[in-house]
Amino acid sequence: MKDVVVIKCGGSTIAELSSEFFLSVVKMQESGKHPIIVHGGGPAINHLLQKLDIKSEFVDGLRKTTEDVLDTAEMVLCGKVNKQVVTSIHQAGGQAVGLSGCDGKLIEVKPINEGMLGYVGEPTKVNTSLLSSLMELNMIPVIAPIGMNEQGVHYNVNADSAAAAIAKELGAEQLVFVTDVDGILKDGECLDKVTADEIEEYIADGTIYGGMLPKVRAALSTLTDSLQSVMIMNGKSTNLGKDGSVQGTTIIKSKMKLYVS
Ligand SMILES: Nc1ncnc2c1ncn2[C@@H]1O[C@H](COP(=O)(O)OP(=O)(O)O)[C@@H](O)[C@H]1O
Ligand SMILES: CC(=O)N[C@@H](CCC(=O)OP(=O)(O)O)C(=O)O
Repeated sequence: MKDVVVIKCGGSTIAELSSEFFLSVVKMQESGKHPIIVHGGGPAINHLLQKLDIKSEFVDGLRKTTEDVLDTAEMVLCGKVNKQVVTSIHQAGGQAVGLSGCDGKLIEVKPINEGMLGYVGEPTKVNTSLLSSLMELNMIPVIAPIGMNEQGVHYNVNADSAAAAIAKELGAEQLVFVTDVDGILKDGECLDKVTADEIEEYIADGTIYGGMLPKVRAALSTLTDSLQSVMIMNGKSTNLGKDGSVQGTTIIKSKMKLYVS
């Protein structure tokens, strides 16, 4: 779908996002685009897990999810964080509807590796007609990354992979990851453009690790002819919506392809 812009707001930066950021999302919609927000909430989940004395650990940027961890993640993501983002859009003058991947079977999932990760799912199907209907009503969908399988079992989904699946299935024009760093950093410098091959190299040599891993993997999985680049940018310095001149790292398939097309 043309004009769809999927904006993934990372839990690392969500509490810091300014009213100008949400205003820029509303302005983007007023200019004829269709923004969709997918949010994370890793630090807020960590905070509640700690309070409840529930242990959790990450494997390659994904949280091992037991039943207790899933309950906690679902409460934080679908309850607190989702409604905070919805409220911020309303305060900026827009209309938002908060959903989890379970509502309207928005994100169907399958387990990634139940033995190793527990209740962690990867998206297999997105209810794009639900999103299209909301966008036709001028609503901004705000999506929490909890998905469901065909049997109705809930799974914790990394928000980067949820955003990528939504962007891909909708044929979005743009996918932006808003996070707590300026982009992909190498030796302290923010890289302007990075190709798929370079990403593999940076994963192998340890330049890219932890929370950046699901982001780059999700970005690479969405690159198609209609979505030729994915942006990673800092939530603190965002100028989203201002003539498209955002700063950060642009992920592309290969340099050749960009010059040819
Ligand atoms: N090469 C890299 N460049 C920038 N950040 C990186 C890199 N490799 C790993 N990271 C880590 O990834 C983090 C962003 O991922 P994450 O904490 O999951 O954020 P979010 O909640 O926004 O998804 C950064 O704060 C940084 O610690
Ligand atoms: C499976 C998995 O890792 N799920 C994530 C979901 C939230 C998320 O992705 O939040 P960020 O944007 O802050 O990373 C988690 O439990 O932390």
